[in-house]
Amino acid sequence: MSRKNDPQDKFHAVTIICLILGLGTLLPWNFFITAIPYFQQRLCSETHKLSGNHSENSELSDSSNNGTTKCRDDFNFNNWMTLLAQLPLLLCTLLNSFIYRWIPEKVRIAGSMLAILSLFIFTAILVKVEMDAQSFFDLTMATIWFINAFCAILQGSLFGLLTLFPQHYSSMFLSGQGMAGTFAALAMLLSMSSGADPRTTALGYFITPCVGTFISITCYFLLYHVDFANYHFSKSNTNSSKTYELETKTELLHQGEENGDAGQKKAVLLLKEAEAGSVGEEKQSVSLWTVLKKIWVMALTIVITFGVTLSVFPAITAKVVSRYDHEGWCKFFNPVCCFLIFNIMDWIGRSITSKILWPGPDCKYLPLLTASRFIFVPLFMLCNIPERTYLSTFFLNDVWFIIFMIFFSLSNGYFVSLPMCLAPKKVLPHESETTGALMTFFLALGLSVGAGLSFGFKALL
Ligand SMILES: O=c1[nH]cnc2c1ncn2[C@@H]1O[C@H](CO)[C@@H](O)[C@H]1O
Repeated sequence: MSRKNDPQDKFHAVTIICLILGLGTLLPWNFFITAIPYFQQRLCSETHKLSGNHSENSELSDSSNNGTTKCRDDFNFNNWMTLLAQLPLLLCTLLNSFIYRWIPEKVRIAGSMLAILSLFIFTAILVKVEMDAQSFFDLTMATIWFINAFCAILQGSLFGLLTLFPQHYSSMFLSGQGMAGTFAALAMLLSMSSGADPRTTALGYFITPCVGTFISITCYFLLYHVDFANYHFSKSNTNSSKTYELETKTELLHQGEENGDAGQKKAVLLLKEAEAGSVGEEKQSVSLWTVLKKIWVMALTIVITFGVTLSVFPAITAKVVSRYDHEGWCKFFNPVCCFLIFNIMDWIGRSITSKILWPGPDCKYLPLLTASRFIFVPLFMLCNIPERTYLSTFFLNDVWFIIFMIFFSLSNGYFVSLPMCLAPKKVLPHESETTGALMTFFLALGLSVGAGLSFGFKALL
């Protein structure tokens, strides 16, 4: 809650920094998934060279279709990439909840950003280095693992830091995360339309996130020179003081006023709880279990939303091709209709929550509502995927894929942002940091569950 004498966010500097930091955290994931055609083409052509041209066994062909090469996906690249990006995210999010006590936040945040920058530079260099397919696959997977591990530390630490600011700043951070994918898709389209050879195109593409990560690092350090940010950092250091207690109480009562009669009763209860908790204690202790009981609906919602999304995106959706033969359209079909549309609509979905928070924090049916998105799984599996064994194509026309993608991504953005915004409303102010950490863990859990499921759905194709 802001008071009259609080410093103001001049020129929206902190808002812009939060947006850029959000964007910075998701550059690794988005730049790797959007570059799937580059990786696949490289794995195919390297295998091609090694196994001798036209070997029947590997069914390879360098002829380009849809910007991807027609060759058997022996490496199961999309699935492994999704899993090896999301597993370290889950593990390191957990790790971060322990190490945050011992490693200062500045070291964790700046250190992970520098590590991410170095790994992006390594990936850019790798574009120009020739090697056999297996080594390229192994090196790429190791890069994906480490870059996402650092990304998890960065994300967890930033989410923790953001809980010190009013809620608007967390929404901005989430919006920034949503923008990272659009940034990657646009970088891909720009480098593809440059007309350069595929390797130079890929090099230009991978240099973009190096610049993006560098800008994020600069923004993070700038944050400590903004009065508004410093005011909120210092406020958190006096959390246990009387000032905080008074503020908490006024905030709770204000919350009651805003929410009407029922809200007022709840506020009084919360106030009592807060008073009971603070008697004789220097710092109010927070029980994970108590917080979990209050936010489990939101936690389940985010697990289901990401579980459904990652089970098909990008592992299955990146395999959908256009039914038309037009060379230009085929080349740009997947970058535009899969990645660009997904990311723009995902971002719009996330942004809607800054205006509408429906259904509210007390709705118990939110997980069921988001589970209905499961319908998209068979819909995408029945789109035009040439490489399949059991199913046949039902939705051949490109328009079907575009329509499914619009609704799939819009609902993803909305149902990701909604529980993240509602969860802090269900807890006491001193529990909000724990809530942020728990929700980040469930977010990563959902992503890993989805990545695991993607292997099953790919096998059913
Ligand atoms: O680390 C992460 N944190 C938050 N969201 C993520 C992360 N990785 C992927 N996504 C989300 O997964 C969807 C598909 O790309 C997008 O909504 C993206 O923001």
